[in-house]
Amino acid sequence: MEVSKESRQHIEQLAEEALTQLGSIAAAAKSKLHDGRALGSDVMASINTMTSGATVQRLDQINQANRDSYAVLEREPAIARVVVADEEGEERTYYICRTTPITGFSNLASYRAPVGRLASLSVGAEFTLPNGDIVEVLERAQLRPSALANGWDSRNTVVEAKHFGPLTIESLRALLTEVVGEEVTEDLLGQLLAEETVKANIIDGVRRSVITKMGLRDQPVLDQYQDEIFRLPLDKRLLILGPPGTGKTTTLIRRLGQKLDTAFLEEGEQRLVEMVATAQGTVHANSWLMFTPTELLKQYLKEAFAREDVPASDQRIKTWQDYRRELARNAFGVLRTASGGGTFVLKDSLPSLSAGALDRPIQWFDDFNTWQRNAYVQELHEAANMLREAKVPEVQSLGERLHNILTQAGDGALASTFGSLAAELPKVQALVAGLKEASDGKIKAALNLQLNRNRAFLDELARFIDGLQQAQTTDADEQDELDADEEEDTTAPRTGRAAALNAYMQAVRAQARSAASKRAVSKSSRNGKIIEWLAERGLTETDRVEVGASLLVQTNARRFVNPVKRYLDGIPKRYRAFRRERQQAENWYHNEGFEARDIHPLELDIVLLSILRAAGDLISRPNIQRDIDSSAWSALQPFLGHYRNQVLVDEATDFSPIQLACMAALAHPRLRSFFACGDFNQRLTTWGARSADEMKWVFADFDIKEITVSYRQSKQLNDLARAMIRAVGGSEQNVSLPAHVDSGGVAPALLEHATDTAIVVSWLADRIREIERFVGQLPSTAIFVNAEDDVAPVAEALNEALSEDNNQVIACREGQAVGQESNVRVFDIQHIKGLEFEAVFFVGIDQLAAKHPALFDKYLYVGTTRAATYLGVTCEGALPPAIESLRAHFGQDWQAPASQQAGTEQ
Ligand SMILES: Nc1ncnc2c1ncn2[C@@H]1O[C@H](COP(=O)(O)OP(=O)(O)OP(=O)(O)O)[C@@H](O)[C@H]1O
Repeated sequence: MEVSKESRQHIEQLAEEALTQLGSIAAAAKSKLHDGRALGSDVMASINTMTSGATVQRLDQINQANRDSYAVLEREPAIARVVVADEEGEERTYYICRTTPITGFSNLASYRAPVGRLASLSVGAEFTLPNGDIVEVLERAQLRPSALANGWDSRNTVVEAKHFGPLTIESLRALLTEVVGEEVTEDLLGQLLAEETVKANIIDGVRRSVITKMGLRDQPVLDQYQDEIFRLPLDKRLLILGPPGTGKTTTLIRRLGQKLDTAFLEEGEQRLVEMVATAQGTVHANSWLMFTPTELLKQYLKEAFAREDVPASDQRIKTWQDYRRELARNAFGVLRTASGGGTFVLKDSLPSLSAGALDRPIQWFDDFNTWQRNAYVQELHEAANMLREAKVPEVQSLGERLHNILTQAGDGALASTFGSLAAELPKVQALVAGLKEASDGKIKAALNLQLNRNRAFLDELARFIDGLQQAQTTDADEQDELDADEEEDTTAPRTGRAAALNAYMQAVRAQARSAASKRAVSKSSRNGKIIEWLAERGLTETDRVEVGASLLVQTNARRFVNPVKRYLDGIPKRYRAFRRERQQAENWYHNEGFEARDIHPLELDIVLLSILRAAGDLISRPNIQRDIDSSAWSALQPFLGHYRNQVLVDEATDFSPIQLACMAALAHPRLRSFFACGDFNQRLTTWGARSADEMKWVFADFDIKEITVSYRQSKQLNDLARAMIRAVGGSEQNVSLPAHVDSGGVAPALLEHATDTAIVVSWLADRIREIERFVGQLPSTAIFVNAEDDVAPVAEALNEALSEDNNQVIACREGQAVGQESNVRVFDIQHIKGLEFEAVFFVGIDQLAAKHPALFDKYLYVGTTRAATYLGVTCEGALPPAIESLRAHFGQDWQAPASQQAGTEQ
């Protein structure tokens, strides 16, 4: 385009200055990087004796961080140039870089620093500098530095000033060479040609760039709304909502990058982070966890994390499915393991849940959680009462005191009950230890008697136990199991004499308890079998009653030895009891059709949340935190290891409120840093969160922010997406296209009545060729099919059809993306959440309704909004009735003139 002479001169000066600056920064970074001198041993030589290992380690970290940022600056010296004026009219130019700036450039600032926000503000905006000065943005250029053999250039620089722009300058360097060229060119032809290149180099507005590979695009500078969210303090519960392509994930990753860099945390935050680090021995940079709905999204984001200098290992980015299992199996003992322990077996399609549980998960959870707490408190009350009724006065008075503590505490005030019980702990412990010693003595005396009569007694018992059926050894009577739990040594030997001794003690105890409580031991249980085998070789009848009474006191007193642990560890078993009770009323659960030991994943969420919240409620109290090492609270310690300084969730609406609350409960209680993003219209699970109210249940102070500028899609595809929401009755959202961006594209293409795969494939191949012709290269392209089984056949057939053009099609089985090279990929629709492609083909959308009746509209919406510019849709029959009204949006192909294509010059 033509620009005024004045503007032109201005841009040329800008280009000259910017390129010089890029060169100097890069050179400085390079020399720092290669001069090898680092902060460290030499600096500290004089104070050598006082240098602690920690200090050296700290310096090593700083050195590494410095080297990393020099390396970034050498490649990319700056990402923006901003000119501001203060209130006196004094102008100042800032260069903004992605990383930590290098010394010696006073006007170079990190985007992560508060001043970095200047890069996101539009011209005319006011900004208060950290020193309190108020400045106005006069001019802004977004740079994309590129090192050439003969110096620096910046490609597609977007420049905006008060009196012109925004303009896109294809090459700043060309701008300068042209200046020279004009002076020296004498011939007219040369001049004419030069004029034309000048015009072509400057473009009005901002161009959309073509997505050329699979992976989240780099967006070094956010827009001002995204930027504001990205900078919000660490200690926040934030949820970004926004339609597809508004940059929610982009903002999330940028924010994580910034918040992991302690240099850019606020002072108070730095102190907190340091405190948590010393208390727990964690490193802030590693203390984060992000949840994504699919493995594929995780892979898709890997490079974006790398750009933020965040090593995104598999330990940090998880699907809930994997993490849930890990927590439930390895951390909290909810799921059974081969080595014993654990209550349940996880079954993905267990038919346990009724519609009520699926529709009202929050009420379901509340019902269980209240029930289990009451059950626990009830258990304590009963135990205290039993002690009050004991014969021994010492026990009675203890029972009395415990009873008073329990009655004084109001309902729901478990923390204070635990606090008061803590004071009684030593007495309870002493009592239990004394009683146990006496009762064990009695039992061992009886055993010795047997051994004196028959030295092989234990070996015979061991053989008998080995012969017992596995089922009998695991499916013990539930009451036995509960009582035995506390006596059994967790490292109990499993074989040989030691195991036999253990079994003997357990069986004899069970028998004694049964004598005292007049409750029979189940004959089919393991203990029952052993008792039968022992016959008269246990305790005498009188001893049984006496030992039994002592054991009952012990059992009841033990409830108060480590009440916190008992409370937390008992949750899975309480869940089983709760489920059994509710099953009878057909409340939340089906009455039958599944085993008591099996559990559905959504049920497991309920159990986990109950555990995590119970522990979290206690740990978040300052007095408990202070005393966490004392025996009263030590059961909470393992939970500390699961806390993370930051918890993030992408595509939050795919997770149920219960799952989100579990993730929220993993955020360290001192920092409470939680960041999620999502879009209710894109919910691809039947259990996913449906409303802001459900989100507010997760955190009452959840700060919900909306972003509305849709960057991904062309105008045509945006219009289609909005019409689709209207057609399928989704919740309408504010959405706008970015200003000054040429968002014009092409209409989506539709093929109906394509009954034969061959027809579909040849249509796809034609469209793909059209795209390649328009764009000049084949951009990132995806084909979505309805089922895993269709992935390979479609990929193969299309490969064949495209082989002439040497384009390779890759089948991404089970949502695995392989390699970066190929540009056409075939996916099963269920894996495509959160991704973006320049071109998307959606095969057989009319069949989708049959496959996913409950989520048909959501899949359609998420699928079609993955496309930036080209969207092709095929139907075996006709467009499904729900979106029939959208037919007018579609064309048949893209044989339109190239000038209409996005990304090409106007
Ligand atoms: N400020 C911005 N300026 C220009 N492009 C942007 C900006 N923010 C994001 N984008 C681009 O918009 C596209 C979509 O971004 P992103 O995937 O983060 O959106 P999203 O809201 O998470 O989408 P979805 O809801 O579909 O998951 C990306 O190509 C990204 O680079």
